[in-house]
Amino acid sequence: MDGRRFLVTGGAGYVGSHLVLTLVERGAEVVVMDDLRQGHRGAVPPGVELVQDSIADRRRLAEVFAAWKFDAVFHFAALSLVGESMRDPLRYCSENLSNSLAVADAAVKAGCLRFVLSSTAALFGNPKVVPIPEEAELAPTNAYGDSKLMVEKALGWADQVHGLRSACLRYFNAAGADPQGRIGEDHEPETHLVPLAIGAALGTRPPLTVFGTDYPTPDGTCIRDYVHVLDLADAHIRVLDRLEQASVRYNIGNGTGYSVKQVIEAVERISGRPVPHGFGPRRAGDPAMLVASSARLRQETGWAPRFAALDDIVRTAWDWHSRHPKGYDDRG
Ligand SMILES: NC(=O)c1ccc[n+]([C@@H]2O[C@H](COP(=O)([O-])OP(=O)(O)OC[C@H]3O[C@@H](n4cnc5c(N)ncnc54)[C@H](O)[C@@H]3O)[C@@H](O)[C@H]2O)c1
Ligand SMILES: O=c1ccn([C@@H]2O[C@H](COP(=O)(O)OP(=O)(O)O[C@H]3O[C@H](CO)[C@@H](O)[C@H](O)[C@H]3O)[C@@H](O)[C@H]2O)c(=O)[nH]1
Repeated sequence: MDGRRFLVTGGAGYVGSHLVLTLVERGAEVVVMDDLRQGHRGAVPPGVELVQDSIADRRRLAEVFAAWKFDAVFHFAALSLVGESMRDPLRYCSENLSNSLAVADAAVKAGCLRFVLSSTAALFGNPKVVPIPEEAELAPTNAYGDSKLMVEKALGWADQVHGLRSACLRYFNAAGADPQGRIGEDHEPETHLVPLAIGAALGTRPPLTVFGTDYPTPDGTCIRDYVHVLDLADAHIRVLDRLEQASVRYNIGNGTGYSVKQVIEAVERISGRPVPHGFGPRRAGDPAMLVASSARLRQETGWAPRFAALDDIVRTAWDWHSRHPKGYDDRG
């Protein structure tokens, strides 16, 4: 990647920072634009320029695109919580759509015609076919998923009219951390299952509540496909070559589903500690089961996960959280 330069919006956040680290390790130059509402300065490697402003600021975006000539944009910055989106759907729809369009518009105006979107499994709602291929019906059960679907659709028009080639990467559940322990997952509030279960085991967080035990799954709890953040990062880099031919859409997961109870058991195995937990009602907007078919990504890009096993994913997360029980230093 030597000599190539990329803009990463949301690059101080959880998934974005793992891509930034990977890009830098492979010799690319990276500029991060992140207002740090969730991200951390400590997640951005030394030598990477951090523009600490909101992507909602179109003037600032234009300045950033004018100051550097980018080979592509990786767009992570978004509101991304299923539960929150069902309490504030209008904010999710408006902010995720308008901010993404602001980034895409600035890219088009600057002549940067390669765009990689952090999309989501939440596009598929309750799928009829599992594992879920790209052609599956798009029917989100929550406002967050629908906001990303709107962005995907708008990017289709931007390709047709402006030649903006986009890769919409539908991640399933991102989990894990850099195995060297340099960066990890640190949100406030934290809502994701793996860090909450680990926090409960460490005693740094309250006991976990399992949301719903009456889903149509073998043990009654929701099933998700957990994919390691570094495997996601690798997919981002691989799709760049595909973009030279056409816009693409890929589902990214390991193809294996684990229930909430199985994730709790994995954390107990890896940590050697119990995960204190109780049971509560379903969380609004949660589909019962999301498992990816990543066959197209594998065939077309040669992608293969390095951390396909749940225990391997959980181990990297456990290592980071047990060494950083308070998260990044900026948490005090
Ligand atoms: N974590 C997952 O399991 C998962 C799964 C599917 C898709 N995604 C998508 O991946 C992306 C990253 O998710 P994440 O889990 O790393 O979230 P995150 O909250 O850790 O990262 C998002 C980053 O964007 C920044 N940001 C948000 N709004 C901004 C704005 N207006 N201007 C500038 N910066 C802003 C935040 O400060 C944060 O650092 C999101 O688009 C999300 O929808 C995540
Ligand atoms: O305290 C908790 C937190 C979560 N869960 C359950 O654990 C599963 C995973 O939840 P979570 O870690 O919050 O992830 P999701 O809601 O599945 O959403 C993630 O994965 C989606 C793709 O599947 C992405 O689009 C989202 O951005 C990302 O937050 C779900 O069944 C939740 O109901 C609990 O039971 N208790």
